[in-house]
Amino acid sequence: MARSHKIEDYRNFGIMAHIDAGKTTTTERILYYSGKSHKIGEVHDGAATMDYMEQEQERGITITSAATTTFWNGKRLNIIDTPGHVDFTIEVERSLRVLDGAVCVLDSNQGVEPQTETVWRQGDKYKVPRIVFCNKMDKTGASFDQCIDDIKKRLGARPVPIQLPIGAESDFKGIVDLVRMKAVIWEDESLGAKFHDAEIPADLQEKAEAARMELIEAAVELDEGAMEAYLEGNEPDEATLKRLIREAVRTSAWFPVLAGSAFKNKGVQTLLDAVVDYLPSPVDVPPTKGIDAKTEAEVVRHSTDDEPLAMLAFKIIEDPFGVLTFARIYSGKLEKGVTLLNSTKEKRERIGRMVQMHANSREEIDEAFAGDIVALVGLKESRTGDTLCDPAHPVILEKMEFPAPVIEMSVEAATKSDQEKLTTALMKLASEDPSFYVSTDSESGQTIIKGMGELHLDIKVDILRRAPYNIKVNVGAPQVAYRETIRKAAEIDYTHKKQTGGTGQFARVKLVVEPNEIGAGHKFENKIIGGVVPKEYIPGVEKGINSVLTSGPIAGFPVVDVKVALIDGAYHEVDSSAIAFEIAARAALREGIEKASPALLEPIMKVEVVSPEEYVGSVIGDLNSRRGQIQGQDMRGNANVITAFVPLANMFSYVNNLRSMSQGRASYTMQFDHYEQVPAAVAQEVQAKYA
Ligand SMILES: Nc1nc2c(ncn2[C@@H]2O[C@H](COP(=O)(O)OP(=O)(O)OP(=O)(O)O)[C@@H](O)[C@H]2O)c(=O)[nH]1
Repeated sequence: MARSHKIEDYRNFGIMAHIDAGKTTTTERILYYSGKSHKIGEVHDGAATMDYMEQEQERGITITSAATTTFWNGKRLNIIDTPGHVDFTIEVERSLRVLDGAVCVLDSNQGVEPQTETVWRQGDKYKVPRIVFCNKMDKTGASFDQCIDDIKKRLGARPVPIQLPIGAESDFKGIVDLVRMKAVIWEDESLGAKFHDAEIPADLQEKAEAARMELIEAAVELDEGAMEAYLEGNEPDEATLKRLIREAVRTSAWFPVLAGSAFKNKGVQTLLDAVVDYLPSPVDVPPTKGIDAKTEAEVVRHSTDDEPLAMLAFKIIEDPFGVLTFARIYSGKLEKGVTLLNSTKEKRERIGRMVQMHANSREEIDEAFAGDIVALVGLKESRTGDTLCDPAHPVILEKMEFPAPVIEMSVEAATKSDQEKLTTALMKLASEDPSFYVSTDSESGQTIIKGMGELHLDIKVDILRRAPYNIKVNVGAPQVAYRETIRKAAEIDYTHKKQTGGTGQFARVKLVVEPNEIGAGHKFENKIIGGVVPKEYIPGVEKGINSVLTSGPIAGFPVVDVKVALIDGAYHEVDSSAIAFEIAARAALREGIEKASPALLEPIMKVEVVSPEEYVGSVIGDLNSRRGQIQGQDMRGNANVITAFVPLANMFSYVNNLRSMSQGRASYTMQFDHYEQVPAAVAQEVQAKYA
């Protein structure tokens, strides 16, 4: 079977927006008008097709991304839904990695909102070609001009209207298409399915002409020939103008702006036309880079079926049909039944069934091609960010970066009977979300979950409490992962002796402890010469040492970067045992660490704050007050980027502080950088809290 659409006719795009700008409603309408969705599911009814998790419907925010395939004007559209919440920027980045372009939806009543700014900056980072859709033109207070102004001022980007709204608020009727210089009016009774061309209303004529002039001037700037012709009095024809707008989008030279009201069913078809006309196809964007999994040489993969298969898994969801792995094919063809290499994990994976998702149906497919987004059913080893490829041509596509988790807390099932269910559920959640981690505290045996923020963990706990899991869980307070180490060497000679009734216990060990290189972990060495401690007792010594290292003397955190050597000892023919040596080693090492000036270490985060100029002073002042060390300050677009090292302990609730400090306009990312010794005064506080 051949492909149904040429790769040039693909549009893999996302819809990005601030919460509530209307991303879900717009997606719904797109699916409706492009014929694959048969009923309009209103968000406020909780029936939207893309919002398939019960929880999302209740919260009204889209947490997970889904990919849906639909068709328009002979093109194949794959819509990748991107979430808008700040704690889920990882999901946004993940989606941005696999799409070729995006529609940025604004609420025309609100203009550029804080989260619009955040996702826009992420779009800049990944160089995503974008068009802007000013939605909610029907809302009281809607202002297209204000949106244009906001894009300039808040985003430092250059907006160029390619449409003007006709009317506003309850009077909003349609748009002026500045490319064709025609009005387009929607017929309310048809639920927006019917619309027709009309003459531009007289009161808009002048404004439309000025806007068209601006559009043409912005367009011809991109092409010398068109510019020369224009200067000689020849305006570009429609095809040329469209080509130039497309070029502007591809290079982010400027951003075309459209208007509409998804909710009132206006402007959606013209938005789809713009997606087709202006967003890039897979062959319009730079080829994908990767490394050869054998030679580690850099390779590029072009968007064609003729190169070996390479695809990237970008989303895993669990649904009633099983595990679905969403992947984008960058090059090559995929056939059902083949065995692929997961080059990231070095594991083979058989492709059993695969499906393509439509608005409210799924289509079983046997083949998929370069540019496609497919959902693979029942993969076992693959996780988000993994590359799946032709085993004969192993390649690892650019890896996605996941920031280190910043927060952790304990969870436990309220009832014993739920404990096992909890463990299984947590494993599942961790496999679906690479920024969510689960581990067990070796000391307390508690289950610890780690993630990107309090809301992130809250939502996981919420999922556990709901169907299908229905687990009653108790959670602890969020906390930082400290470590302990030593600063100098020490030697200890310790004898464990006990005589109670029959057999006694005897073991003597002499240990040397000293700091190991930073990051080298801990190391045990048996340096005994001759048989002063018989071999069979050594595992006991090692066990004793390991148990001390899991819980340090300062506040019970793991002890790292320590070398321990057993240099001497003694035993007794009758009274010695592995247990006696374990006890001796434990006591010896405890004493040794106390003598070796123990120190508390804390994780230091590299924090990057992106802030409008007016808040930079307060942002820096605040970072200083958090024991932060400012590393630098740069410009990105019209925003300031401040980098600093800040102890994680002082970064809790930072999201909220930053939001209120900047009226929600600054955003930040942070990732673990290194561990550093905690200042004495702070160490005392930590000790008081945990010991
Ligand atoms: N008046 C008006 N309301 C709209 C329009 N589009 C969406 N809404 C409403 O705005 C609210 C939010 O819309 P959604 O589509 O859920 O927005 P979203 O951006 O997907 O929201 P998140 O998923 O939370 O990020 C809903 O109550 C919609 O009915 C519009 O064009 N006009």
